[in-house]
Amino acid sequence: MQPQMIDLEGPYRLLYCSSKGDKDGVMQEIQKGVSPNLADYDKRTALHLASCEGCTEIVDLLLEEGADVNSIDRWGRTPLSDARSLHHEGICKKLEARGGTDPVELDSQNPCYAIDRMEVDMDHSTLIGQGSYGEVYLVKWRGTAIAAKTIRSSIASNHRDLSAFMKELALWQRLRHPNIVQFLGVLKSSDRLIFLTEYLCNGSLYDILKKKGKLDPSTVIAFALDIARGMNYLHQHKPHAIIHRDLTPRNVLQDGAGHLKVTDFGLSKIAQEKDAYGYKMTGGTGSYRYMAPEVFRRESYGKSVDVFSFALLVHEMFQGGPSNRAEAPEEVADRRAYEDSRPPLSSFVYPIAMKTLLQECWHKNPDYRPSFEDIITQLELIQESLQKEKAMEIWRRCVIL
Ligand SMILES: Nc1ncnc2c1ncn2[C@@H]1O[C@H](COP(=O)(O)OP(=O)(O)OP(=O)(O)O)[C@@H](O)[C@H]1O
Repeated sequence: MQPQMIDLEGPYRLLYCSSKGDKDGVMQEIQKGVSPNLADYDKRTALHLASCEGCTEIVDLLLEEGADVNSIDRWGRTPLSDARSLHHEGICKKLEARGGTDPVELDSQNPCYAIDRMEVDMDHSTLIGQGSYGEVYLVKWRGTAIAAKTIRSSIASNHRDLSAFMKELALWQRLRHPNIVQFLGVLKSSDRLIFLTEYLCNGSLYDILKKKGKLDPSTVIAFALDIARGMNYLHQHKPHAIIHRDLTPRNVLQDGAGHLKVTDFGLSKIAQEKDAYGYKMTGGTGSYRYMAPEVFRRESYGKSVDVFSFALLVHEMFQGGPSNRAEAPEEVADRRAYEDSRPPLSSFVYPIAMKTLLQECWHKNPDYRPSFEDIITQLELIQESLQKEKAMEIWRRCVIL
């Protein structure tokens, strides 16, 4: 089954006509009773689209019809942010006159910490990885090994992508937690966009599983606790929760002391907790193999999409890799979304309480999935009972000897 397409004959015609500057079409839809604040799955309203496309007449019409001048899309942008990025000065003035604000501009007034180019030895860098945004290098900054992430010029040269990216970095720079990779700053006066984070010398969870295969239960629980603590910090972020949206083994790194940290907030966005409808995003966002069913089906979603991905990560740690390896990731996501397919849980491998926890975490109803706070409590109990079992085993052996 394919994700649903938007029906241009339905109320979404308002959005289509607004983006095309079709005044008659917009009027017809509004007269039919379609709300001027109707939004698509990216929370983009007719006013966002008209402002973006420079359709002044449609902007006037929508404002007269009561469109919310400060509606926020899933990238945290208002219609004014769009009009500004595309230099539609006349529309900017109209939106400002109606009280329009631009959170992207406000954020850029609080820019990322800039690190002087001279302080970073990029000439003696070592390539350590390649992601969808660009290459990652090991470099020295003031004598300390750190990671330098370069951003592909196709992203860095696109005004809209760049400002969305800088917004993400500005958010990341405010985060501080032992299980979150520390953002250090952006490289000043660089011809490319490069940002710096702490360096984690043991690579990603993906690398660890590839090298070691399945992990023993006590290591899995310790790793799961690290990830859950980092994720709980993100989900409890104020004033808005941060949803990671792309929690995968590649986005979990291990430090020299053996602890795991969550990274790569390129896809995470601030969740509007008050929004009764939750967020909506395209099925193409995030990695299919770890994608929650509601995301694949392009439905509203919330923080629990990360809980679903977390369960699959924990399952992989027990198994030494993903289940359904031979199947294409998109097919796996499709079967999870439309046939409720889930990886098998053999009772020989999983402690009973762990099995129950995983089943809750990948529950088809997002409301039944536990919060990371609850997950931490459960994992601590499982860890305690595993430690007791181990101690009993040692004691038994001593008695026999
Ligand atoms: N801070 C870091 N310390 C050490 N290695 C890192 C660091 N950041 C990234 N890496 C390495 O570089 C690789 C690429 O990282 P990057 O975050 O760019 O992409 P990814 O997470 O693998 O994929 P995607 O961009 O699709 O999420 C990682 O898999 C990891 O091995």
